[in-house]
Amino acid sequence: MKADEIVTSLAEPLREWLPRQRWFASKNRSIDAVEPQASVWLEDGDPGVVHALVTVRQQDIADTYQLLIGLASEPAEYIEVIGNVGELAAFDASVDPALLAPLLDFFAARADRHGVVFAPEPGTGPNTGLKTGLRPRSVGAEQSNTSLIFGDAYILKLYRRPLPGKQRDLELHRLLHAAGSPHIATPLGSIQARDTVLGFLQQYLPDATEGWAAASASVRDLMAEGDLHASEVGGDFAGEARRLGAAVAAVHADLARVGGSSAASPEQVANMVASMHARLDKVLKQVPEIAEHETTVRAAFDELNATPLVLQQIHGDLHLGQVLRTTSGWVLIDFEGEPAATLADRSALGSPLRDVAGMLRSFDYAAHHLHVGEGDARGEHQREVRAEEWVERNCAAFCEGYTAAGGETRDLREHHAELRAFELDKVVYEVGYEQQNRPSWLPIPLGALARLTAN
Ligand SMILES: Nc1ncnc2c1ncn2[C@@H]1O[C@H](COP(=O)(O)OP(=O)(O)O)[C@@H](O)[C@H]1O
Ligand SMILES: O=P(O)(O)O[C@H]1O[C@H](CO)[C@@H](O[C@H]2O[C@H](CO)[C@@H](O)[C@H](O)[C@H]2O)[C@H](O)[C@H]1O
Repeated sequence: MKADEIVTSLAEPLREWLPRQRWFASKNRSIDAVEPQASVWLEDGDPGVVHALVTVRQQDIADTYQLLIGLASEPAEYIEVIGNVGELAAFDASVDPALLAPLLDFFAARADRHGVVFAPEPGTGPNTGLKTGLRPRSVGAEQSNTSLIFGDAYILKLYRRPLPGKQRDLELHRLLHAAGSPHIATPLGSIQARDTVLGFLQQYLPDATEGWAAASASVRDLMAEGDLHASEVGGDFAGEARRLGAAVAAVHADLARVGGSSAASPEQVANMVASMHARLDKVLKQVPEIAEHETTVRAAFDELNATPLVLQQIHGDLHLGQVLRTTSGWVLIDFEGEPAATLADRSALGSPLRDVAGMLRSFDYAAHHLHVGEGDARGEHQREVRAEEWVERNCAAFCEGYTAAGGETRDLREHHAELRAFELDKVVYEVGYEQQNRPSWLPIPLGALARLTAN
């Protein structure tokens, strides 16, 4: 059977299955149609794998999604079947990673599977040490994309909503690699179909801990003993927060050096402020209860018009889940930008303060997520006081580390109003994000919105 016919026959069951996937973007709108764009057999047989790009139509929007469809007459019992195609059951191949083992070998062979091209980065390949035959496993956590780890050597990210044109994640990794940055995982290859990047192969850092996990452990430690301050408990995170600030400053400096930086024109600032207002307009419709803060938030956005901003390449969606602590230091991952942003917004240069604000917001999340679901989402008084102390201590340490490593041009003490505007913009984004993806976590950004607008 042709790959296209398989995907066409799955169009109906996919309408029901897609919105239940973590990586599916517009869960609030119903799906009108799923149409195959291009489908190829990656591996023929039973079991086999079909690679598909499909157009998902939802009222006025149409997005392209990447699917890897496993097909087997006898799928393992734990596998959720999307639908049946003749004798074969169809399912998401990433839940049976062994099926995707050949993907790594395709890189080594520089394979072209009916237009899906596996391209090692220059200097990587069979003669330069790309290992083959490694067993893949899926990254456990639910993510915006689907990642496979091969042995303890490589991680392959498959972009679920690929867009034509330059892929920021790949491009910025290349830029930082060329700059010799120690704060990224080495880029090793990409999967492309025509002008669209579908996947990104990178060095896997087996000894790494996610910043989110490390920060959460520190908060948990603090909560265990309500009488002690953050500076007095063993799991104090401030040293790490300071080093993280220094690493982010170094990445910003490298991005500015190799990618350039310039003072924002009044028009550029006006556009940035306009997109903050537009985001607020959108989220106000989604979560009308934030209307009580609207005037204060809009005034904070407008303050940006009066401040000089420097624009350059930035991370674009920085939070503790996007940084890994290895034995040698902090590494930044996932330079895709905000998953909800348009391609134009993602590729626009930004203020490094946006990244700083993202990280400050993440310290707030790390301190408060442990209370979510306890009735009063802010937790009982003592824990709340401790959580706030933790946030203050770690935000201050992060900013000190950033300022000390960044030199005069990156002294955060001089940018209070701008940071507040970027933090508020991020909070507004988070309100929309949580309402759509994790409604039980909505109290976290709502609490922050109340606090940030109170002073
Ligand atoms: N180079 C790496 N080494 C080790 N783990 C990694 C690496 N890159 C990503 N990870 C792990 O995989 C997870 C998903 O990666 P990420 O790039 O954030 O994907 P997504 O775009 O789906 O959010 C990360 O949270 C991290 O735990
Ligand atoms: O990692 P992604 O690119 O998918 O980023 C999106 O999802 C994040 C959640 O996983 C979200 O981050 C928010 O939750 C984090 C804790 O899970 C917290 O540390 C961040 O501060 C908070 O913004 C991110 O905003 C979103 O773009």
